Amino acid sequence: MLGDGIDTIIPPIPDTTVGDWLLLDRTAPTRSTVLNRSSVFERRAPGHDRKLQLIASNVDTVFIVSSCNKDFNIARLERYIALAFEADVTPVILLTKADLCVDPAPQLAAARAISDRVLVEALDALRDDIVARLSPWCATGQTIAFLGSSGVGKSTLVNALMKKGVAETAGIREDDSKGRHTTTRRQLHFTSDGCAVLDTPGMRELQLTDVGTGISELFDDLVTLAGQCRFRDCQHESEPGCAIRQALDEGALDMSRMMRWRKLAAEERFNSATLAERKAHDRSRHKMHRSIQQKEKW
Ligand SMILES: Nc1nc2c(ncn2[C@@H]2O[C@H](COP(=O)(O)OP(=O)(O)OP(=O)(O)O)[C@@H](O)[C@H]2O)c(=O)[nH]1
Ligand SMILES: [Zn+2]
Repeated sequence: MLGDGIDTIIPPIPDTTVGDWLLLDRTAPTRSTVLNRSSVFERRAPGHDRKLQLIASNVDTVFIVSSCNKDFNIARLERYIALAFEADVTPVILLTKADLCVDPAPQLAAARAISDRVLVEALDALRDDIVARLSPWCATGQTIAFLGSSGVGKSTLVNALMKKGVAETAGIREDDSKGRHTTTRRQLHFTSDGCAVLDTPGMRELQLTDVGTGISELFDDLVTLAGQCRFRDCQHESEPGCAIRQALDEGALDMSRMMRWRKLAAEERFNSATLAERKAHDRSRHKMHRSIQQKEKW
């Protein structure tokens, strides 16, 4: 835990995560008050109960990193943007390895076309002045994080930002209640300008679950159009009065973008529905167990 003149390890506080601000109770730290979050990344636990886990809170800007070459994929960028919107975090796309492209202009244009709410920068993470390029989002008191596939340059960017500053590590001690202690280290660095750089393993495992709102925000024009279809449950295939089809026919809507929206929404529904189904299944199994136990008592 870090604060004004504070750099210490405190026992875990339930329902807190890296990035949280505490009103510290010095005598009983676990009874500290967690301040309201401006944003929060969550994910489903991979285990049996699939509980919602807090990954990081109060991130202001998330840099969605992709290289201009091999990794460049609009659908993947859209997926990360939906995650950011869902978390209430501002996404900024960084296209790395511009130096390895003959001309990054086509990728830059394609990324800029994703949403007028998302800024895009192309850069050479090894040679550009990263501190200067990212300074609009890295002012004092800001918190930033990075998302992106392996090898796209996230660590390179974090290291470039930290060159000027001191790396700080906040440790959280976790007690597994069996008397054994495991210490997990979560990375929270501060630049010399006082910008918090959040670099946690959990950010790498974010999934597309419960991000319906984020997807609708990113594709809000399509959501509006779909609302104008004659049928509420229009599949936008061959139904009469389909506003989406009409926009496609008129050339006002890009077919591939429409397909990506449908794919993303379907994937999200599948992931989330599976969870709901699991829950329903677990509940009925639990009930069954209970009724068996009760019968056994009789
Ligand atoms: N030429 C060039 N190489 C880059 C650039 N950005 C990153 N690299 C190189 O790409 C490789 C992977 O970069 P990393 O920063 O480790 O990538 P990462 O996203 O942190 O990868 P993970 O830790 O696996 O998630 C390294 O060898 C970097 O030097 C760039 O803009 N241009
Ligand atoms: Zn339709």
